[in-house]
Amino acid sequence: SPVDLSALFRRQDVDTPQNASLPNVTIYATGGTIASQGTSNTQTIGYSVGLGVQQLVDAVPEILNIANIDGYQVSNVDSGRINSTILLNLTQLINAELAKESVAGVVITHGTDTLEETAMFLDLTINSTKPVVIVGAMRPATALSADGPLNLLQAVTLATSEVARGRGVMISLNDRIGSALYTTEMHANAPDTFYATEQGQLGFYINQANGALVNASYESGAEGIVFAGVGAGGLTPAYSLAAQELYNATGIPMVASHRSPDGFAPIDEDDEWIIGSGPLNPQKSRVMLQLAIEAGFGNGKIRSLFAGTMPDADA
Ligand SMILES: NC(=O)C[C@H](N)C(=O)O
Repeated sequence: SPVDLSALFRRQDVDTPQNASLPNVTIYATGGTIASQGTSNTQTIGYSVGLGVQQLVDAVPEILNIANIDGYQVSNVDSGRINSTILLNLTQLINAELAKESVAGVVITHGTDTLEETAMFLDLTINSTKPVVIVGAMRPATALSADGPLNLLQAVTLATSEVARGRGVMISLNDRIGSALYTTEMHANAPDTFYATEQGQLGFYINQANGALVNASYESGAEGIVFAGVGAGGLTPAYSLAAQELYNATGIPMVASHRSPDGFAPIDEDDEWIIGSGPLNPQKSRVMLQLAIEAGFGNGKIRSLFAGTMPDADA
């Protein structure tokens, strides 16, 4: 069923005691498993989103020993339903909030399915050095050993930390803190799922694919294309030919990313038509390319943008 937009963007102040000696953290709740309930404490699939930001905070009273909490209910949906309207609203709200001197940092509660895309989007659109922490859970709030409450406590703690400043958007789950740029969801179900690993696969098998999808995506309105390439962003010969022909005809930006979670797709200045994604995986590359196209960047500027993500870019 469609997202109920009437429920979005209403401010739902969290009613908590204020302590002048504590930092102020604002929580933006968007939905996901962290805000979900099942019908029994053993149910770990098939649950539904339903808890509001006040209930998330009420479940962890210890949070109030760490920070004063203000809360916004931005949406309450499975993260597969997070759309551009929600994202734009979220980033505008957060930028305005972080501009207030009184606010130490912010936390976003989010479903894990598209958490990394939202983290990437926020990383590229939030203009502040204050901590921005995105957090989710793999088990619903009603489950035995629900992971949401501790994850939320840790995220709020991180949002108050001086050493968390200037690190871009951070993904915080299961005792780990990761960067929005490198962290990816590795497991569809297990609580231990977000990693920025250092090693890729030993290898993989892939069928030859034809290039028909390249033209189909352009014909259906794509203004840029990201390839989940093999190895370091390699395309099969058929894909490469189709993509280059489309580039010659249209000039739309083409980004070659890599299927393996780690590693780099090289960014070759001499390569006219294809832009390597550097360390960014396909989903993060998509968000970066989308924002660059929206900002009116030409292909040269897009190439520099991706080049800037290389770890030695400032060296
Ligand atoms: N663990 C989760 O949060 C999964 C959920 N389906 C979501 O992304 O909204």
